[in-house]
Amino acid sequence: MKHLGSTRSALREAHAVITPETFVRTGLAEWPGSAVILHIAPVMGLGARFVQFTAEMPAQAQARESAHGYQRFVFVLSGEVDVQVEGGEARTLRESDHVFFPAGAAHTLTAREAARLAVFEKPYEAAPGVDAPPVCWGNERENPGAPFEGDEGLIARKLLPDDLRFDFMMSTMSFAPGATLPYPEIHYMEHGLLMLEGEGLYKLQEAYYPVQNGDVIWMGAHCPQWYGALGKVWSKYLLFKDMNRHPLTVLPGGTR
Ligand SMILES: NC(=O)N[C@H](N)C(=O)O
Repeated sequence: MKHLGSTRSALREAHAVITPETFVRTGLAEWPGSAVILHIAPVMGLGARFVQFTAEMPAQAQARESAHGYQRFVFVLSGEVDVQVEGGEARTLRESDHVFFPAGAAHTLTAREAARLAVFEKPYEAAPGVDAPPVCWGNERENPGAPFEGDEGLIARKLLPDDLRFDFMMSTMSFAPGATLPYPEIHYMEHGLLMLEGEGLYKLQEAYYPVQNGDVIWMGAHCPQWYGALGKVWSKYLLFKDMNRHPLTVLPGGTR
């Protein structure tokens, strides 16, 4: 029997849950030959101020920086990618490696073999007296992280330096079976989330959603949010959060 259009995906005024059965592949000029699944973007009309997509690169495909010079964070989900920063470092990235390119940093990404990348882009918001951030490299699995608010069953790993040069943070949150966020959070920062491992229950505004590996969530400013891990194994998600800039510079509709 057909699925009769049923899906776990849901779009509400302050959040969106986007699950793999609804993913549609498209192209982007900066990613010739790759399939792009654009999960979160201002065109959703819900107030998102960044872009989150999955890039599926066949072997040898090449991508370049965004035409508008947006900051870009890349996390390797699978495969191998050669990264060349123009006039800077070259490295090969594998699963769980990540790289941050500051606004305007010209670079190429070349797939050594078929690769899947989680990509986040945002216009940089400069702040008076604050230096621009540098290119940053890392590996999530080598990052020891720290218990979140003292809970040994909830490990937060910051994937970028935690300082004012950055106008967003990327992190992973790992939950032992049964672990939960300590309280329902409400904050002015928004989130883009990709479930990397396991399963759990996300509460967003008044609704509860079962979520699992591969699901994407957008949480708008002030969206009430809480998560509990349900499966028998640890669950983990990758999380974007805008940071360190005055909220009055964030205008409705995504302009600053
Ligand atoms: N939904 C979340 O996991 N939020 C994080 N705890 C955070 O904003 O820090």
